[in-house]
Amino acid sequence: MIPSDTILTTNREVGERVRQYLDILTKPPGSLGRLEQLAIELAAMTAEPFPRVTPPGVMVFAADHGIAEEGVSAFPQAVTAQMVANFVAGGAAINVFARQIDARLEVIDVGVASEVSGLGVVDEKVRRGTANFAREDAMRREEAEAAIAAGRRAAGRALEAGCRCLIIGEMGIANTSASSAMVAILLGEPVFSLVGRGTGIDDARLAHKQAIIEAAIAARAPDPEDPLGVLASVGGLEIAAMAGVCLEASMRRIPLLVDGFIATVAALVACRLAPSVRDILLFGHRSREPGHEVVLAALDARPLLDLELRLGEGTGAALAFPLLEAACRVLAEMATFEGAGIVTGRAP
Ligand SMILES: O=C(O)c1ccc[n+]([C@@H]2O[C@H](COP(=O)([O-])O)[C@@H](O)[C@H]2O)c1
Ligand SMILES: Cc1cc2nc[nH]c2cc1C
Repeated sequence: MIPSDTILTTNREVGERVRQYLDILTKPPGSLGRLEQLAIELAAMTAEPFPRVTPPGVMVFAADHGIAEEGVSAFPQAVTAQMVANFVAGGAAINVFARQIDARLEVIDVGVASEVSGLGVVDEKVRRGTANFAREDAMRREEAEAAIAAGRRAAGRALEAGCRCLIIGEMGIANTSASSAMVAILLGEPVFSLVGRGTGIDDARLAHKQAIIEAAIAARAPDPEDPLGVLASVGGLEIAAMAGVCLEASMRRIPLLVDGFIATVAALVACRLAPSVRDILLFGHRSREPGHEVVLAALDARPLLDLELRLGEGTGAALAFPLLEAACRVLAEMATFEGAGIVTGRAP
């Protein structure tokens, strides 16, 4: 077995070779800006001087949240299951963007409160929604572990189907409340700086949401140094599953494109469980949800797009995917100065 530090050294060397190669391609050095950094990162992640990210595999994890009964979302819990049906029918925004990038799309039920079985949904239901974390722990530790394992299996299926880049997304009414609570605990940030309007709540509901989350954190008080405990106490099943995808992608050294606020919280949990996960993560976009900025900063992450999205489902990551493909194609397809017969000497 090759020790992991050897693998990392090799990967850094590949990244360095790609950095030098980019400078002999027919463009002023550095002129493709962040796309060049992206090419270097993809090469280092995969240990491939000519990395490939197609086809991508989009995974949308769906689950419900007991905290929804506190009136913290603009939409009722039933919408989670209804949107799962929409994903399967192909009518949601993520279906449109997944088709646009020729992605393999899988919809996984890890904890929807009602029955959503039927053609097209992968049944990995751990339980029917979490408990209301304002009153009790959202789930047991073993349930959080089971959801992580479901995420790992989903990543495995995508990779066995030939996917070379993974995209994580989610659907779960009230999951911005669970995510905000997790960030407040894991990063020690005040709730008011994290809580946002989610699906679109008004000022009164926003104040109510903040008060509910603050009281719940005081009541649950999980250990901030115990990421699995935080997940079980105030988290969500889809968040756990997305953390599982991050862990599996890291083990297999596959680039993973993270979506918005909720997906980034899952990435944070995975990085707390295994810090080397950070090496394979790329961030698709900056969400409108205020907590996203805080988590991105904690992960030292600079997202690729800022389109003021706040949808979830993996949409922001799917929209950013063509930039990864462009970075790979620059390496594979651009001519070198020598090959194109271009004289590179500087003007006198
Ligand atoms: O990805 C994001 O940054 C994001 C920001 C706000 C809302 N969402 C989506 O909206 C739902 C959660 O919002 P809420 O108000 O029900 O907590 C859930 O299904 C998410 O996919 C997603
Ligand atoms: C309609 C709808 C679609 C969504 N997609 C992700 N979260 C969502 C929340 C709602 C309410």
